[in-house]
Amino acid sequence: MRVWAGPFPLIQLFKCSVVEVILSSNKHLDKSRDYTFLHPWLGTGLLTSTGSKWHSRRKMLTPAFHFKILEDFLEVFNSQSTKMVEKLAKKADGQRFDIFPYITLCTLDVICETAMGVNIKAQDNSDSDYVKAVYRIGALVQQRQARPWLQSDLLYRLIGSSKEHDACLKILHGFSYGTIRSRRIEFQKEKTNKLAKHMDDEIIGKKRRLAFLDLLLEYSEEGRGLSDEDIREEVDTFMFEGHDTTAAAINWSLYLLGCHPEIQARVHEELDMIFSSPDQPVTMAELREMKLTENCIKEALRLFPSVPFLARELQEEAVIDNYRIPEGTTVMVVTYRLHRDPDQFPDPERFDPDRFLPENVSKRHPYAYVPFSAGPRNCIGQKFALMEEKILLSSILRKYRAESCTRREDLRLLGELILRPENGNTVKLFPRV
Ligand code: HEM
Repeated sequence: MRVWAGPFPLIQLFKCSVVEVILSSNKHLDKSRDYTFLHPWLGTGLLTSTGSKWHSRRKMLTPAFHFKILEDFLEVFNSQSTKMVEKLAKKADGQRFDIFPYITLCTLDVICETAMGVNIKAQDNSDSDYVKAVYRIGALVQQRQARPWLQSDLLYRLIGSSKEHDACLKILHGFSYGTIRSRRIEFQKEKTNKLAKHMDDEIIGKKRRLAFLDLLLEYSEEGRGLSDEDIREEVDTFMFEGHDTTAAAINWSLYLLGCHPEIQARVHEELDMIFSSPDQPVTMAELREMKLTENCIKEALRLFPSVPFLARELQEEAVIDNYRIPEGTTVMVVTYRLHRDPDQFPDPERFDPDRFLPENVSKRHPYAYVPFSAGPRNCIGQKFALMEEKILLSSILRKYRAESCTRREDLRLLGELILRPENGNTVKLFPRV
């Protein structure tokens, strides 16, 4: 479908064969101009960078998402989800409430601890300046993207919310730089004490876990040319990409399970088989066993992909479906529509986790389902995200049964940077005993 975004040509793709042309390409890697409004916050970190900078950063950061490193994060996922479930205990009385913020604050705690090594305790202190700034900046960026008259810097300064935007940035960057500086000092001290090589040494009687930030500091000390600003860009990018996306996915999974008690009962059965008690911490072994739970999350990401569309700007002409698309065109992949192609997903609106049984997956086009994008610029955090989602969702369902209060036909979607339900995720929780 061809449309214009103001003076800029734009095409929307939602058939898997044409989506493949763009996503699998090594040429069409540059993001569209919509992403420039993220630059003041994220600079040109992995999500927003292009060309050789993106290539070298992607190569450098890929090992940071190795499964061995992710395994160390299990402790964070477990401890933060335990806290969330404790908070939910007060709400599990069968009365309606919005569970969205509980899940979001938990994922914010998780990403802060794993990306920066700092426990900001957002679940206890949702009013902190940092937590408020993270939320506000997302809304401000979205506002600017959606209003063409605010896109010029001059007009944004004159009639937009640039003062508030700058105030948020001051808090966010101040926090990231402060954390980088103090971790660098710690890092230097350890190095002097010849501890740097043994990053999992005991520190104050506790096993030292590496945050993404520590790995970046290590690279920087190895002389790989990473300044504090470079590190800040990447850490802020993880903060942005890594918490709202997972929070939305867990909420949508819970929402759909709350609409389908028969499928939720099957998930409860699976969890009861795997865990001997509702408080047992999750290890890699249990994660591997949660097959139905994982398929429910995948099916929720099909129907309600956290990132509902993504966009590239063509740096050279492309041939898509026999049409010649000129350089400079914005090509938007509309994941939300792609995932509803009835040729690939018969009866597409139906919530059916069995679509992700291996025998069904193998029948589909490889680009029919791309909630994490695909090809060279796919989501670097997808394994992290699935682990976190399985742990957080299962920790809720091991203790509670959920009923969704909004019917599918009454649902109103907000397709901003992240796809979320306009009126939150109102549920009733019941203890399972
Ligand atoms: C359910 C959770 C998640 C979903 C649905 C998701 C989805 C996506 C999508 C669709 C993209 C491509 C964006 C584009 O091309 O504009 C992307 C990129 C990215 N994601 Fe995720 N993401 C999730 C979680 C995470 C997490 C937890 C992290 C980090 C800890 C992360 C880090 C990134 C980064 C750094 C990129 C840019 C990669 C590059 O351009 O090389 N994401 N994600």
